Amino acid sequence: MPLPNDERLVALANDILLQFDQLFGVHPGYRPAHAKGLMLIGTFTPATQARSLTMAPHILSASTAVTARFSNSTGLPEIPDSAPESNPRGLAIRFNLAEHVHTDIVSHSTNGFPARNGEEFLGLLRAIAASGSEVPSPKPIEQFLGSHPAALAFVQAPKPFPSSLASDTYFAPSAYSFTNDGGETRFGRYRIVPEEGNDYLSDSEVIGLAANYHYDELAERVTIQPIRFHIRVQLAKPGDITDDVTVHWPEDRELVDFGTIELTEVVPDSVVQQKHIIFDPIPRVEGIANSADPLLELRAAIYLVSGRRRRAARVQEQESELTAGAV
Ligand code: HEM
Repeated sequence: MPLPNDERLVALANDILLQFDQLFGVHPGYRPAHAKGLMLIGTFTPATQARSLTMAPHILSASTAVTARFSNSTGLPEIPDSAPESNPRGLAIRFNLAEHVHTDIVSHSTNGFPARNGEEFLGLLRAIAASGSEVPSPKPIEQFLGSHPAALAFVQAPKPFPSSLASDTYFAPSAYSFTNDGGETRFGRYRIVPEEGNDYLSDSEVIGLAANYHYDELAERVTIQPIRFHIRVQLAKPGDITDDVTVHWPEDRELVDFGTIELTEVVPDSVVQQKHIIFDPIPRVEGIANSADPLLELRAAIYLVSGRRRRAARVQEQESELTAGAV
């Protein structure tokens, strides 16, 4: 994926990355957001119904290999799974269409997002950074949330701890436009629903969790049976807002079955592979395209800049390993 020519966008992407570095510290080789994670591989099988929605290649193929990365929020690679800041959890899915050809879905476990564009998100991060325990009320973050109702709603939305990362629902709040082979276009939002249903822990169960509970559980679970999620697309009706992640559509909107992912094993060198892979919120395939949501181009730029930084750190790490080996 290319870095956009829009200098203003790239500058904003860099400002946001700096702000993440300030909030969580720099951890070379790790993501500045969703740093802790685990990658699994498996297969995607499209639903027949999905052909009415899109002519995307993974819908036309009988099955497609997938790579999925589960993650905790924050840029802290060692964040304990019981920390409230580890929610919402992330799930990024890559559909491997051919060698070096792929398309991704990037989702998280809260429906929505606190900011509708990058400037607003940067304002939120700056307000958090300026609101240390020594700062008197009203702190910048209190002022920000007081003047941004959508951010307040996101912060206050329940973010329960799943009993397993395989038993939570994940949402991609940006809308995309889906076009079928008859040239019909509809806007929709992905949601990724666990086959076995949602299941959450009580507060007392969370207190006793081991630091790596969710990832150990996932790794153990997948050796016993495949992990299945159903991908659905919530369809917009005419008049629904399709360029603003902070606006929810009514829950009675139709859900179309897109397909099923079946994850069968942890990537053997998951730690290294996570450093290499760069997910892209822009679909870049026939049959699925961006909406006018301003977050999409920005996130694509940030994930790329950040991913290049992570890969460079990995190269340095390898060089140090070689040097140490030669001594
Ligand atoms: C202004 C908006 C946003 C900004 C600035 C932002 C920033 C970031 C950054 C810097 C990363 C690390 C990228 C990397 O190095 O790979 C990241 C990853 C991630 N973000 Fe966002 N994000 C935004 C919106 C969202 C939204 C709306 C979602 C919800 C779906 C989301 C979910 C994720 C997930 C799941 C990851 C981890 C992806 C992976 O496993 O590689 N982000 N985000």
